[in-house]
Amino acid sequence: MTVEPFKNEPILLFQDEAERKAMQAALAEVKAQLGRDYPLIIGGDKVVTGDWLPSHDPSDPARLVGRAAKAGPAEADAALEAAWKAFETWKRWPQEHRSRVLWKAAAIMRRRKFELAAWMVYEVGKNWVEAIADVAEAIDFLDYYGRIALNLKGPEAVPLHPYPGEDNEAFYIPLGAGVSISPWNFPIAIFTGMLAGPIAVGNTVVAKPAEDAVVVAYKVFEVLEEAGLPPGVANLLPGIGEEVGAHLVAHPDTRFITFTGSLEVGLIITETAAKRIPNQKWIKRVVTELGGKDAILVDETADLDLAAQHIVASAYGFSGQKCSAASRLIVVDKVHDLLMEKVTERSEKLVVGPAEENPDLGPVINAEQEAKVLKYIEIGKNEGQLVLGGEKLEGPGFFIAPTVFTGVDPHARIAQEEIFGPVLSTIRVKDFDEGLEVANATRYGLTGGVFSKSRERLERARYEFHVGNLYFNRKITGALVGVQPFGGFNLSGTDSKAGGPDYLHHFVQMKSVTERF
Ligand SMILES: NC(=O)c1ccc[n+]([C@@H]2O[C@H](COP(=O)([O-])OP(=O)(O)OC[C@H]3O[C@@H](n4cnc5c(N)ncnc54)[C@H](O)[C@@H]3O)[C@@H](O)[C@H]2O)c1
Ligand SMILES: N[C@@H](CCC=O)C(=O)O
Repeated sequence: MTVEPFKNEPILLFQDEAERKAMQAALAEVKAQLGRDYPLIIGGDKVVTGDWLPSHDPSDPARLVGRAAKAGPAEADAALEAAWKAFETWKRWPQEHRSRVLWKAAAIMRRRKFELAAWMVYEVGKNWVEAIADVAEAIDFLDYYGRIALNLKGPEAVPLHPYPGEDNEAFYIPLGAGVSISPWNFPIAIFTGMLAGPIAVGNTVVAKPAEDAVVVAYKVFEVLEEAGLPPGVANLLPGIGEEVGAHLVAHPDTRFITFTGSLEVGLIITETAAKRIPNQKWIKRVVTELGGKDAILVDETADLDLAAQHIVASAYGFSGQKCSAASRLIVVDKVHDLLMEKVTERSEKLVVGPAEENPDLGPVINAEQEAKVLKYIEIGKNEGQLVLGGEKLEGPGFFIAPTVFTGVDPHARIAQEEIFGPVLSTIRVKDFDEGLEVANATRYGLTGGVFSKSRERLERARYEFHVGNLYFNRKITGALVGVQPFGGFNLSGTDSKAGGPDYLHHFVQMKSVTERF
């Protein structure tokens, strides 16, 4: 088998007329399909329950994107049973055959790239660039995990020291049937990656998508089905997190859980999964990728124009609804005022509006999130100076103006709690040393950035800025599969490093076999 080296799917910026036309056509095609119903998928069967989860467009909440059948405990039990049944055969597939299914799925996604992006524009309010980048990342996960799974194949993947008189070998085997619980903010990329990883190495999965992204999840399953993934290897189970999600986590038949979402839910899952239930034969493997309170530190040597451009991209891309988003800006006193002028000047030019019009910022995801962000803005008014935004904008959608606070204390709530919206809290520090201390003074540790021309400071930050993904002199969002393995320290999760060379190790166990001759 000839396997070409992995290459990232190109990111489109829609500067080209042909790309813009393709996206407009895809939006029109998808718009004509809004409002349909989608079943659960259990063991390859399409199942409806009589109960529905509606999904609305956050740019225009009156618009129904679609309804997904809502799963309950009975469907969760059936899905786990189907996953274990499929495991018996899927685990025996040669690795090359499993990888080919992933590559085929990548090829299908590539062909459906604009259409899949258009679904995200309507379902979660991504602008075109963010939406197409999300599909590109999903394609990368499929292509990349299919390739690195080959490195875990057979005893040759585990070099051992020879021992006289004995034949020793060790090899990786899959864990079994597990559960993948995903967030809405990267509804194709993260959803696909969390399925593709475990499946690549022979496990089977029950996927519980986020309530706000159920239609897009179904679209991913269409791709997997067309790619020839056998029934039951992946099962689709939309439902309420606290109900069906919690049921799956606590289930004795769940072998592993891969979760991406908030810190609060991640901790509940970790705790629940740690309790052994009667008849449970294993210690559940739990992988969590959680929130962040990510900081960019700018010192007096930095290129301030470059810094301002990347701060704005990091803080407001997808309206700040990324775990990697810059939500704290830490600036050395000497350049604070000048930098803030540049940041606010750029931020106030950003266009906020319906995602289908490809604005700089679309809406936040739902009414609850809008209320949460506005609540934090009110808190911020007592914790710092509001220098830009701070309000809900006109329109039916959940639109919030890019917001900047200055003069924020490092321990203030808006400097410590994840807001997940277009809100930037600026902290003034006397020098780089204090800045580094402030940067690390959070319970999270996901992404971080430094803008500086000092080699000595960058090298210090390389080891002392305690985050899983650190960036120098560029934005702190947009990690690329195979290039920047992604995952955080501290309460940002188990540092699983999605899109990294070790990721698949979370979903295998090693068996050692010795024969004495
Ligand atoms: N570290 C990362 O890689 C990463 C990536 C994306 C998002 N995130 C984080 O995700 C959060 C935003 O996503 P969200 O709002 O969908 O998060 P969330 O925690 O509210 O929900 C995530 C998923 O968990 C489910 N869920 C909720 N309660 C549950 C329970 N008790 N048991 C089992 N499942 C349950 C939800 O239905 C959803 O599918 C932010 O905190 C963001 O930082 C982290
Ligand atoms: N991996 C994405 C963030 C995912 C979390 O929301 C990035 O690097 O920006």
